[in-house]
Amino acid sequence: MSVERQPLWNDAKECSERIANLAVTALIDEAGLTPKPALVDRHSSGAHTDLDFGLMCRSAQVLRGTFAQIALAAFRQRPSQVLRERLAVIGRDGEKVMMAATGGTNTHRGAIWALGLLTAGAAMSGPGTSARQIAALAGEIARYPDRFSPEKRSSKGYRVRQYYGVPGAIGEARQGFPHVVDVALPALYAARSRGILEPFARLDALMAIIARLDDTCLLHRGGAEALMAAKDGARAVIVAGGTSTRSGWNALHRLDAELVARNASPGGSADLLAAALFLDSLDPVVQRDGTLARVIRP
Ligand SMILES: CC(C)(COP(=O)(O)OP(=O)(O)OC[C@H]1O[C@@H](n2cnc3c(N)ncnc32)[C@H](O)[C@@H]1O)[C@@H](O)C(=O)NCCC(=O)NCCS
Ligand SMILES: Nc1ncnc2c1ncn2[C@@H]1O[C@H](COP(=O)(O)OP(=O)(O)OP(=O)(O)O)[C@@H](O)[C@H]1O
Repeated sequence: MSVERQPLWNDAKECSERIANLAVTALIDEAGLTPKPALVDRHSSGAHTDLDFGLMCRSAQVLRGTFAQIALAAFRQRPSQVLRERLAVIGRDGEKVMMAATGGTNTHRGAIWALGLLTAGAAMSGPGTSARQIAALAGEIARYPDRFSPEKRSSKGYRVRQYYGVPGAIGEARQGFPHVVDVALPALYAARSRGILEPFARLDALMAIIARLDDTCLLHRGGAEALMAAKDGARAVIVAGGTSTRSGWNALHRLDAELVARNASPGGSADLLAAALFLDSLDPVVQRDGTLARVIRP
């Protein structure tokens, strides 16, 4: 791990390339994190018959251009209605690119949304901007109305939001990604500060998200019972001491079995873990002399 004091990028092109690489890396790191409950990982497709790790990686790679375009459009801009609409066009094109690359399977719709907005927030920011500030900028963009959105009433997320009255992916973004900045990142940092190895720290961050998020993927596939089973199961892992302990590890496997049996999967939580990993890879640290620098993790 090295610390650098210079800005991470000097111009729009460098910014867009660097941010897009970090976004793709975050997606691949999330998909590769193993074992995750009912989600696609290196060893299993979880509750997803139409997905596997190779497909998730190919999907992440083809989205590099989407994230680069978003970063380029947002570079040193301020949130505005015009920017919101430009990003919506790029984001929707990204969904088409994803669908073309996967033969019509939804690998990353929620992730394009969350990471797309955070990519934009990062490209707007100067060096030393915190994860929370970047997420707040992303939230500000998301709060502008998407005036040219095609009719979304048919989306699973829309139906679930209406039926259960939960904020879903759109609400999470508009609130400035609270499950990323107030839940996932603190859990990740707390685990690291206890000396927990990185994969377990990331799994602990995922457990923290699942324990609290009203994930519309879980609600859509398994209803309120599946959401409650996921939250209870993730809490059991945390109470047992986290995924790095033997009893936490066993509780994680019980959660996986429980969700797979219900054919339900916490896809939104996985998206928010990827979002946290992305922000973590950009996160500034306060130096002993009080200046801000950025940590680049290998
Ligand atoms: C906002 C999106 C995800 C649509 O959301 P909608 O709730 O209608 O549902 P849909 O079922 O299509 O997808 C929701 C996905 O979000 C994720 N998710 C589920 N619950 C949550 C949650 N609580 N928080 C965050 N993400 C969640 C899951 O991966 C899920 O699959 C998106 O498709 C969209 O409208 N994009 C428009 C393009 C755009 O404006 N892009 C901006 C820049 S990228
Ligand atoms: N590792 C992962 N495994 C599975 N899903 C993930 C993973 N990472 C992120 N996701 C998110 O989960 C969503 C896919 O979930 P799901 O398959 O339930 O959605 P769907 O295709 O809308 O629904 P269904 O499969 O029930 O028709 C994607 O939008 C994606 O962003």
